[in-house]
Amino acid sequence: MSLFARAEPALSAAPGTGRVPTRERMVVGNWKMHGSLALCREMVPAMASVAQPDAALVLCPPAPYLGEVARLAANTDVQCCAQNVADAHSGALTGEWSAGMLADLGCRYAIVGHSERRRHYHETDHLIAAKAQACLEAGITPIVCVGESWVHHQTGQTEVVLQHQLGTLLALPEWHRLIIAYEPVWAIGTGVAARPDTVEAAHRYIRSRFATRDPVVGNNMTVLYGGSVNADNATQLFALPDVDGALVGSASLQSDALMQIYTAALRPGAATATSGAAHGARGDQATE
Ligand SMILES: O=C(CO)COP(=O)(O)O
Repeated sequence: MSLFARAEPALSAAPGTGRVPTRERMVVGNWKMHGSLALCREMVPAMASVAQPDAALVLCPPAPYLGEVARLAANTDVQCCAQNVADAHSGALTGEWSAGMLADLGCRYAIVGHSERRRHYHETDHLIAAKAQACLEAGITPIVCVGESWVHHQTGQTEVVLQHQLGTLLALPEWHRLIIAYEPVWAIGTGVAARPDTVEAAHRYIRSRFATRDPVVGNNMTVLYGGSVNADNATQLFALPDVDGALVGSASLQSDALMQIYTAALRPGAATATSGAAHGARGDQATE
């Protein structure tokens, strides 16, 4: 391939292994484009002091800080995750980085298809699937974000949107190795999470889509919720039977809040899920 040619997307390679995934408790802190070297140096040791092998504690700093977070997290139970990744393994793609480079750093995960990338960088379902495939080929587990807009939510089209977003992913050779994060766009950054019954229904639907390919995978895959998760609502969300953990945005920038959310994930049966119209300012969202 010419040095200046675009590298081939990785969508077509690698047959599946047929392995059953292990359902994992996880709290993933997505810093988005926030933070600093100082925050990396404060956050990683703080999180390492509470992280345990039975629930993954994953930090997603901006790309320039991945090396520092990976270095600080080495030999701890804190894991490192990228917020984005290229759909190719190498090539003349200025400004991109590959899943293999993340693996080189010791990162275990990459977020793929966040709604902010779908919206601001026009990422399509096909590109997102190619990025996920590139991750899988490099030994990185993609955390693929799906979720509907407020309009789709209000008009009862959540499942239609999810079916569409999941369709390309289910065509991947190693579809069974994906982690899915359900992030309703309308709950992100609002300070008010989706109501527990809304979250549970979406997670159950996601599992059902995977179960059409293999019921065991549908049951054993890891499905995270994201959208205004905080120390006050985490226990309620984590008590839902089909929620395995959270993809946390703004609360992940404060070590105290992230520690409390992580601690809630360690006690999955501690709280009883409640739902109903009493919760949420819009009647669609969880109590803060
Ligand atoms: O987008 C999110 C995580 O990826 C959620 O962000 P907030 O927790 O700030 O709503």
